[in-house]
Amino acid sequence: MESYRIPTKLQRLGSDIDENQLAYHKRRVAVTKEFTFDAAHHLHSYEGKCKNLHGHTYRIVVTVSGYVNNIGLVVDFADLKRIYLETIEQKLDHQYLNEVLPPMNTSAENMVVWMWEQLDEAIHKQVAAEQQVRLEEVVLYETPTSRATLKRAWME
Ligand SMILES: Nc1nc2c(c(=O)[nH]1)N=C([C@H](O)[C@H](O)COP(=O)(O)OP(=O)(O)OP(=O)(O)O)CN2
Ligand SMILES: [Zn+2]
Repeated sequence: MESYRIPTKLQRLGSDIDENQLAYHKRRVAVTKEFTFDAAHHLHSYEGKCKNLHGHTYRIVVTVSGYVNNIGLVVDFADLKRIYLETIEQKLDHQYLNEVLPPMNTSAENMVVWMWEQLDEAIHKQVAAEQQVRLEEVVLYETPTSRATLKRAWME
C-alpha cells in the first residue's frame, strides 16, 4: 500500500524555529480583544429618552499589555475571553443593569469604571505575574456612536 507523504512545507512546520529563536524580543506589547453583550437599563435623574427603560448591545474593548512568554504571547486571547465571560458577561448579559450592578446610575462612564475594577482584579489573580500583564484601557460603547473610556495612564 502506498504510504501517505506529508507535504514538505508541513514537514518543516514543527522544526523550522530553534527554541532559542522563540525569545524574539523583550518589549512590552499591548493586545486587545472586543466583546459584546445585550442588556436593559434606564438613567435616574435624567431628563430625556434614556430615563425610560431601553436596551443596548454594549461593546467592550479591552486592552492589556505585558511581556511575552516563551511562546510569544502576552496573554492568550482565549484567557482574556474567559476572564471577560466570568467577570462581566455572566453578570450582565440579558440583565436589567439597574438591578444587577452595585448602586450607581448606569451611565457608560460609571459602568466602564465598574468593568475596569472587575477585569483588573481578575487579571492580577489569573495571569502569570512574571509577564507583568496589566490592564491598559477599557472602552465601553453604549451605542455605535457613544462610548466611555478608562485608561491606566489617567490613574497614575
Ligand atoms: N454622557 C452620557 N450621556 C448619555 C448616556 C451615558 O451613559 N453617558 N446614556 C444615554 C442613554 O442611555 C443612551 O445610551 C442614549 O445615548 P445616545 O448616544 O444619545 O443614543 P442615540 O441612539 O440617540 O444616539 P445617536 O447616534 O445620536 O442617534 C444618554 N446620554
Ligand atoms: Zn442607554
